[in-house]
Amino acid sequence: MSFVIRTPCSSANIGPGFDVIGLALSLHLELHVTIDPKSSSDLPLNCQITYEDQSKSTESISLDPEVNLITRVALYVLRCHNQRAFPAETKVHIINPIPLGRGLGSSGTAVVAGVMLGNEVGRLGLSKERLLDYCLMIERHPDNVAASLFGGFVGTYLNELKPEDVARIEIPLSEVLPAPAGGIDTGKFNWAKEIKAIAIIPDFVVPTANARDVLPKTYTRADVVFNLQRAALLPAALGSSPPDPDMIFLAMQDKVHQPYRKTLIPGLTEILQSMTPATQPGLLGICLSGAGPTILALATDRFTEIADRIIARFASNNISCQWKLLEPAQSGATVTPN
Ligand SMILES: Nc1ncnc2c1ncn2[C@@H]1O[C@H](COP(=O)(O)OP(=O)(O)O)[C@@H](O)[C@H]1O
Ligand SMILES: N[C@@H](CCOP(=O)(O)O)C(=O)O
Repeated sequence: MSFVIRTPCSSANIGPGFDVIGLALSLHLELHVTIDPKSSSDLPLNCQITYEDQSKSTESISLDPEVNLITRVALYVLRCHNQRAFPAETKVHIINPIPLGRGLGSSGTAVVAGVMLGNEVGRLGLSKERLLDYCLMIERHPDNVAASLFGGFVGTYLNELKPEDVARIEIPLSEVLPAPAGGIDTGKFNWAKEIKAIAIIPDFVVPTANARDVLPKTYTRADVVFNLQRAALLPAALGSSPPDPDMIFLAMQDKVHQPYRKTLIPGLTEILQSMTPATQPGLLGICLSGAGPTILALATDRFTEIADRIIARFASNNISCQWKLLEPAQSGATVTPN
């Protein structure tokens, strides 16, 4: 048996939609999986991992199936269904073009690929809605994993769990969560075909955990209302064709996470304020991608010009960047026979 799992990366929040709104983007993690029980060797947990880095990341990824995030998640799903290891002679070749720790959802994408892998090799037949529950047991915020799993531009929610249920991560999910833990709203939001996403990716890592630690525990009513007003506008603004640049720019403003993350990302405030649709033709809006440090600029044209302006701002802080022109990935995670 041989198959490929393909999972798009994500940009979460898109400004005001902190932990709620996610967008799947056209940069895909691939797992090329073969299971050949006829060949025999002594693999740990029956699994051999190989890793091909296409992301220019410097961090090394563990090839131990108990440690590697993707196979660890797959094992978690399998063990929740009384399967202790992979089927004999499972080989997983990982091809990863998603930069690690940059705010393009590399870990959420790996978690989604891991639950898909567990579901396939264990022949579990779980629905994507149920797979999202497994993702949430690990990732704990739904915006990036829901985008990678379902694809497109999504609004997500998390049901309130009792603290004792949240703590029972080793217990089979069917016991912890008889009902789904979260989901996406009634469907995907529309995305206007003219809008492309420019990802400007600085050459340094901000672990998502660190970027969450700098956020306050409480907010003023004014800041919450500010974000709610814009988050309510955002789906309509980004779904309307032709796009209205002023409406999109306004709808992408945030007071809940970006102002606090400037301590981790030199020049962030200046970059977010450095241009508007009035001063940069083609630009629609600009935000931090996920927990950063990547900047996501939405635009209809003049992509190179927009990227160059943001790269120059980072350069003034001695930070170099790569950039990519991406599009929404509508399909989400897929499995195809190889
Ligand atoms: N393809 C992958 N295989 C294994 N581990 C991965 C993979 N992608 C990401 N990770 C793990 O996730 C970490 C990055 O997660 P995180 O800090 O949440 O940043 P990001 O914004 O990229 O999701 C990496 O340092 C690595 O440990
Ligand atoms: N809503 C989360 C999203 C984190 O996404 P990632 O792509 O950086 O892992 C947050 O903003 O913390």
